[in-house]
Amino acid sequence: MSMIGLVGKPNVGKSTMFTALTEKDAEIGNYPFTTIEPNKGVAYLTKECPCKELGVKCNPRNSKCIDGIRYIPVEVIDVAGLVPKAYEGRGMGNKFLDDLRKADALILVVDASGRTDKEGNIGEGDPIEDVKFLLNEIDMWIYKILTRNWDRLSRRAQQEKNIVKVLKEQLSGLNIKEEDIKEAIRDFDESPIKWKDEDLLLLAKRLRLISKPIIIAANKADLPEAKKNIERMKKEFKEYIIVPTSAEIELALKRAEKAGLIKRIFREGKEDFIILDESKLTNEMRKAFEYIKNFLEKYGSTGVREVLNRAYFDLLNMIVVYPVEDENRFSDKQGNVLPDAYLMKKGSTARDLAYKIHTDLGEGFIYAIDARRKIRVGADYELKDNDIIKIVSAR
Ligand SMILES: Nc1nc2c(ncn2[C@@H]2O[C@H](COP(=O)(O)OP(=O)(O)OP(=O)(O)O)[C@@H](O)[C@H]2O)c(=O)[nH]1
Repeated sequence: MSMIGLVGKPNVGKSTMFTALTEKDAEIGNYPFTTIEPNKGVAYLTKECPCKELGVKCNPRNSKCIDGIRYIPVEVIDVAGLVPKAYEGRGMGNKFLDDLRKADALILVVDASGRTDKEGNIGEGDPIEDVKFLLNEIDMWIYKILTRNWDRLSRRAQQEKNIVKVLKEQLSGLNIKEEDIKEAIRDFDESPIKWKDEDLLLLAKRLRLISKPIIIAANKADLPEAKKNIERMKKEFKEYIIVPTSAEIELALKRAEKAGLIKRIFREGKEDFIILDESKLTNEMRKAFEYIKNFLEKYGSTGVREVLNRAYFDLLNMIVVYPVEDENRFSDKQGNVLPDAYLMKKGSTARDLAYKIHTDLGEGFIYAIDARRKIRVGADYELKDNDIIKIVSAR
């Protein structure tokens, strides 16, 4: 399963965000994937399920469908202990680094209200500085991996005349492709022994951009100071996706729904809720719901579902594809309609899908059928978002 990491300095609402993302919805109920470690959990991407458009009733197996919305599980890891100089092993540094390594992408959580200082204490802070600090911390972590035994390594690369191979080995935990390493060192001196420290720092930064895509959650967006800070952040970090979030409101809504107090409504990217029984509310609750309504009117949603969805669909460029075995009934052999939702990288082909389902299917690939249009497509057919595909294989 794909994994996304939450990073942020203390007190920005990271734990609240983690709980809001991973606590089970009232309707999701028990799911085979439960918490593996205390800082890991399962969250759900949400996307319109093709069952609605096709007018069929689906029987999902690897995901869930509620009211025509597909809930696709992904793993979330709370990367704890990001304090200044974590890369040097300060705080929970090493555990942090190990968790970081596993994540395909990161949600960088900052306190957009600016009410927490550099070390995470209540006080005055600036979310712009926090983003810079967090990015630098990750760069330094990569720099540290990159430069381990650098003298020996650069000499070896020089002798073997193959710096790309040497770098790929050195960075193996980060899963960086050779062509990406080549691109990152395109304007560097041919002799790695001549690379200066600032070159290595620049390389670390470029490798971070390639291997750890980052989306920013501007959390505590419900606090009054957040608005102007979010505008400043959007100006400062134009190349990043910034999503205003209120983890606290998301968690409150989730729990209120679980308790049967409200019903949440999601429509065209906007969310709202209705109170099911006014008589059950205390005055305090009434006030809290008013605060929440106000926030939703301003921002459209709590941003928590959105930040996760955008991390996968916009940042990691994933699409969702539904493999089936019966192209007329859109089902597997047992008759389950639209049983599985697969996350695939945009640009993946029908053959890639076959391999993802099973190596045998990939190796014996003959052709595929686009089940919506009922036409044959070849191995190189580029999958589209929401495609329903039957693979025909010799094995
Ligand atoms: N107003 C507001 N407060 C929030 C929000 N999210 C979290 N908080 C509050 O911020 C404080 C810190 O939240 P945590 O989730 O514990 O923060 P953390 O980043 O996990 O902190 P550590 O556990 O120390 O790493 C708590 O009092 C939360 O209730 C939010 O979206 N809005």
